[in-house]
Amino acid sequence: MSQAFEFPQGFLWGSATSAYQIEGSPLVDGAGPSIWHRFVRTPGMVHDGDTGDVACDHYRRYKDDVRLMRELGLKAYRFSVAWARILPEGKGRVNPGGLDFYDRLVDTLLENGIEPLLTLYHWDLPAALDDRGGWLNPDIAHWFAEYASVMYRRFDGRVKKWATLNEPWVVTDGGYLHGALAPGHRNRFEAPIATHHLLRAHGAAVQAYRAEGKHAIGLVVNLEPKYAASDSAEDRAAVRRADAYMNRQYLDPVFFGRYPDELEEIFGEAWPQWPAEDFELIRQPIDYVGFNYYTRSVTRHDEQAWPLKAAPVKQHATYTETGWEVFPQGLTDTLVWLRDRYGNPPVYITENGSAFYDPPVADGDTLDDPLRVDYLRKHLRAIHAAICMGCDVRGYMAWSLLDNLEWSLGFSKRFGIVHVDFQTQKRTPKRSARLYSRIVGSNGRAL
Ligand SMILES: OC[C@@H]1[C@@H](O)[C@H](O)[C@@H](O)c2nc(CNc3ccccc3)cn21
Repeated sequence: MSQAFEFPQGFLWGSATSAYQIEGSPLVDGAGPSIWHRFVRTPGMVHDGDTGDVACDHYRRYKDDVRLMRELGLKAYRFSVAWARILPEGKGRVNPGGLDFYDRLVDTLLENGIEPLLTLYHWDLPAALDDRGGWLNPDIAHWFAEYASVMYRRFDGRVKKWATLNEPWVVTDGGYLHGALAPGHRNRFEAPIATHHLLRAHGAAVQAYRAEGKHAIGLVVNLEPKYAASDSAEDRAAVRRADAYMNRQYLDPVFFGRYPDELEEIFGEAWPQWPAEDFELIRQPIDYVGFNYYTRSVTRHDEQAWPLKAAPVKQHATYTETGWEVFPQGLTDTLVWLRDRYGNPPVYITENGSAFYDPPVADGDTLDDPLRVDYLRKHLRAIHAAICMGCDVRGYMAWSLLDNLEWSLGFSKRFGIVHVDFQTQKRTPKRSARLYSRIVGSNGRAL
């Protein structure tokens, strides 16, 4: 093993999942339905009519899955809580059965020496709140803070790293602008409203944490660096719009208390003006940035591309099954960008991974996934390069521990370092899991 890629002492190595994608049992023990429980039943919205009714059956198999993490030597586990298990109507009545499940999960993680990183919201809004307007209703900031406070009181201390939202950009772009994700709206006037209410809810939950919690809380964002397809003024302007829309739309309000100017240019009449006090709520200081990295975009001007007037340009490169270019340099570049734009905040890579076709499980105990092995190795080396450039990266959560429900793509795309046979629920570590285990055990020296 070489010292070349040794990570800082205490670097936190783990894996990540989300509730709706792995748990199954969506309505047991008093849980209420989420918008995804509804969305998967909308004909044509999810590949093959796949649902999260069973998924990885993690709700029942969580002890085995924690044992698997321990056998791989993982130090941390990022998971999300299904809001509707805790508050079946989204607000008001607390469901003891929901709290008890996450008690069992957190305690089992701690008993196995694995640190829990808890995400309060990973897209599965209680359906009862969607019936009241969901992220379009300004009251959702209070509803979210109420839910967060229930969780802080029960888990803070055992949970020392909290995240409010997973990827508000995807919630808005997928759920309210393009309609590919729950709740499936397609409305350019709704998107900026959902964005603003997500940010207010984030701020309200951080404010509640400062009153009740004693550890760390952050926001998880997906960041995708944009590179101009040419040096033309048009393409460079398209990059500025795309970068503002995906990368600065959420972090600028949190760090600077204002939206990027390009957003009004993009949304025009659909861009509201918001009161100054909202930004005081949104810009509550956070303890870290959760950064989900998958790919980059080479971007050109495209007059027809609504609403950004920007479009990606395909590269001569390796692409994953989800159509994302494999570009590890983009991870280094974005970490340096975070360092320089936002004052080098502590960063956890809260998701990074790849979906490639996995050959059928071979006999024996390991499935070969050479493309995912290559992706993992190159992206960890990219993080190491950023750390050597002074970026304050504190940990890495591989997406994902298990093959799981890839939202509208159903079970057709496999991101797991552990293969799941969805007929038998058998787990089989892939070669990427074996490599990751060696990397974790050597703090990077096995890279
Ligand atoms: O697609 C893989 C994962 C997904 O399973 C996670 O639940 C979610 O947090 C997640 N976010 C991204 C990156 N962002 C993104 C960009 C465009 C469309 C959908 C997601 C990838 N992933």
